[in-house]
Amino acid sequence: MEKEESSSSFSTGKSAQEGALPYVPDCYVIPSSHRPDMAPEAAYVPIIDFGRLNEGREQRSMIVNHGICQSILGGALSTAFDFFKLPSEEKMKFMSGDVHRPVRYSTSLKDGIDEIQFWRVILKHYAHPLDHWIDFWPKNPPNYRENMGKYCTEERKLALELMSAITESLGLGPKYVVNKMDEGMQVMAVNCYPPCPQPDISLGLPPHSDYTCLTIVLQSSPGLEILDTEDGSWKMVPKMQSALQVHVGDHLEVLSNGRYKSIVHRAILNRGSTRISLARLHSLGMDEKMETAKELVVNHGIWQTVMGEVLYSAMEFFNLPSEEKLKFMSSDVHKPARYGTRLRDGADKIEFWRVFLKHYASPLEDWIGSWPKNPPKHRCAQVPVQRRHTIFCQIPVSEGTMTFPLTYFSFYHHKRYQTKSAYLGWFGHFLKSPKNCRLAPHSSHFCQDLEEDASLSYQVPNEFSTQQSNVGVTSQEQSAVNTNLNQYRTSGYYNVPIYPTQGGVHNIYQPFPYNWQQQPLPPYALQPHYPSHSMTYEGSGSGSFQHLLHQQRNEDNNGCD
Ligand SMILES: O=C(O)CCC(=O)C(=O)O
Ligand SMILES: [Fe+2]
Repeated sequence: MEKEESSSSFSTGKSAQEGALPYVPDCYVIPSSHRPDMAPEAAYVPIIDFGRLNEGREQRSMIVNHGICQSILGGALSTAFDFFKLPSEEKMKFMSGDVHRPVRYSTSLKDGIDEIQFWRVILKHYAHPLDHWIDFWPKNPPNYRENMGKYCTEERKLALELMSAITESLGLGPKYVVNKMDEGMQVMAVNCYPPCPQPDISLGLPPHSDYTCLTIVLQSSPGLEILDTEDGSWKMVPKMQSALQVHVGDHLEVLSNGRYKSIVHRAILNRGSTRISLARLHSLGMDEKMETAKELVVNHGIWQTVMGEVLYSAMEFFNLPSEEKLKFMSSDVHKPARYGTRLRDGADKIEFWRVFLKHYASPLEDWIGSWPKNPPKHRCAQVPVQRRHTIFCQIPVSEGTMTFPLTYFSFYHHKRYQTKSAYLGWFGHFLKSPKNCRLAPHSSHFCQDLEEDASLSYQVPNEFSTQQSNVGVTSQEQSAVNTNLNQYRTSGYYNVPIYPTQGGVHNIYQPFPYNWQQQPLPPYALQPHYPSHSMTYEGSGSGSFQHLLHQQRNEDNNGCD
């Protein structure tokens, strides 16, 4: 069949979007449950009047009155259009799969190895300090450097002012991170989405959140969608004349201890015209580590000794002889106390380096009788913790260490899922692993929608955060991971943001490539899972999102046969 192209048939320079193919090849086709709605609802996007900057805590917003004149905005967009109109040879001069290259032209997210391709062409370049990088930028079109340079200069001022106002709104003062950001490295992503013959079955950019403090987007026409976390639907960001779109990225979420949430977004396509977006990614320097502001970590009110007891008793449990632990082994997720190693016993294709004990925990009186009696401390150590209804999350993992994480996920009156108050105590026991074994992407979605004081939902026991020397990754390491594992943050179709919220450091950096099952990745401590499947996480197979995807594809195929 002439349409059976694999993703490798479409390397940069020969991609379907560059060649304006009149149909969408199979390898661009998104599984049906993830296809865009061609008439999406408009997103509610708060507008920041930069003249009257207030302390809004919005995840995404538009800025007006930002002081960048229309001619600078228009100039940057038009020079970007002109760049993509250049003959292939000219653009291909910048083609590279090396993310360290100061200027890079490419099409797929991970050149040549994506299972699904996206209908986008991209020119990415470093943009700060401008005088350091501008000479690497394209000379053609002749006004590229000047026009893009002007935009970058003005837009950067705006980003810093905005960040200043944000940290001020958090009570951290205006200079809290801008000094570091001033030395940070900023990337400009010039995205081009050519007209697509079947925009209903393909995407320009898969769902992702940005690994930034802020991303500022200038779009030539609508096409940017954001995930509405209330109802799980995608909403279209309206295009407002001269407005810039601001996204909170993962780094700001971490800095603010979850008070600002990074936004999941994607780019959809249209049949009629090329769409350009300029996305400027602002963050810290390459060797900086983003940490949660200590001022924003609320004291969780549980004594360190109590916490110590809890962890210690958990550790003792895992040290018990096998027979003792195996009493709790079960693949029945409804069992009130369960010991296991796999996410879905018997069904996982990839094993993860973890054993766990999970048990229901609230109302305590109902469940405590089903918990292990051994070690004897286990039951009583937890009581004060459970009584506080406190959520905290301690996630380890570093090479050659043995660590004892403890996570309480709260389902307390979770609105979306109509659950009754229920707590789940989770003692993951991460064994010494032969390779560096980090937590795979996941989100602590259970922390949302609490009736409790929302500020509790991101509490982290300070006393453990010091143990996390190897948790959190500097931009330098991040960038190395990028290279080795092909731009993980935007690499996978199911590239979900994670909100680990633990002891001050950002621990999100693990790749989650679309075709991760085929890749020689380091072992994950936890298998990736997707927020919207949170309640079925241990049940009905949602632990493996990839599995769902394959299932979906099989269903799709069956439908066709
Ligand atoms: O094209 C868009 O509007 C979104 C671009 C984007 O999300 C990105 O470059 O990270
Ligand atoms: Fe983005």
